Amino acid sequence: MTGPLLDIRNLRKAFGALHVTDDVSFQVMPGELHAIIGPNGAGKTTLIHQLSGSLASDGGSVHFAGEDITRVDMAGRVHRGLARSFQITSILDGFTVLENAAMAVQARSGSSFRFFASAARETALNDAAMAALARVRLDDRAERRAGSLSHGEKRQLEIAIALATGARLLLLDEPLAGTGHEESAVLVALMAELKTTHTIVLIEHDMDAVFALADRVSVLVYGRLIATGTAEEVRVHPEVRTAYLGEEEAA
Ligand SMILES: Nc1ncnc2c1ncn2[C@@H]1O[C@H](COP(=O)(O)OP(=O)(O)OP(=O)(O)O)[C@@H](O)[C@H]1O
Repeated sequence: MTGPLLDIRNLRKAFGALHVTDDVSFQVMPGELHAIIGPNGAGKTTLIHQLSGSLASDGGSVHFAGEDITRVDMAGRVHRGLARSFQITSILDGFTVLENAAMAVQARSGSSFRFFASAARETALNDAAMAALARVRLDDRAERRAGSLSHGEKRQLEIAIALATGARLLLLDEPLAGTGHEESAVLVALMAELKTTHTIVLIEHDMDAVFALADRVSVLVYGRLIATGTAEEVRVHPEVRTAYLGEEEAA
């Protein structure tokens, strides 16, 4: 595939008079890690909701792998290979780490395991779930209750759940939020490794992580994309420096 994997054109969303997504257009190429940064309230989370399909847009279009998915719901987008890392709140604490991942595999496969006898079905589900856990280095925690994981491990499990849905493109919404220094180093290394096989849209406040990981960065301010470019291009962009990084840094 030579075109963009994700093609966002003139996307809009308003809450009353507030234009939270204001004519946003950008493309994510296959294999790219595209970060979206912006100050608090810039509209990053709203944009991720629009991309994942959990929030309908007022206008514009979203194409995935060449297909117009603007009106496809969240389940349909997951089925096509576009998944948001599920929030910690959606992790089922009372179930094991493996069971949490296996449920995501089952959601992806729908009825495709129905021809297996139940024991074989369980093995197939668990093998796929274990592969996702190994990618995020949680395979040694598989039998632990999800509720007993540390905060950083729960963020790893969120990513495993998105992987277990069979996603080609991962939407990661602030994976480093609330993590300590060591946890965040583990997650950054994990994302660097995931980049080799997956296209990623990353929303993140940690600029060191963004500049280390991103192939390109888009900067959102008051719902408008004011710049898209490499980390270096964005870092020296005059409008970005004043609007986002702060006057003192621009001086
Ligand atoms: N459902 C809603 N109804 C009304 N206003 C909303 C709604 N959701 C978000 N907003 C407003 O839209 C703006 C953008 O919010 P959003 O959460 O998308 O920003 P953000 O860039 O993700 O912020 P942060 O970095 O703080 O998470 C904010 O002013 C917010 O108050």
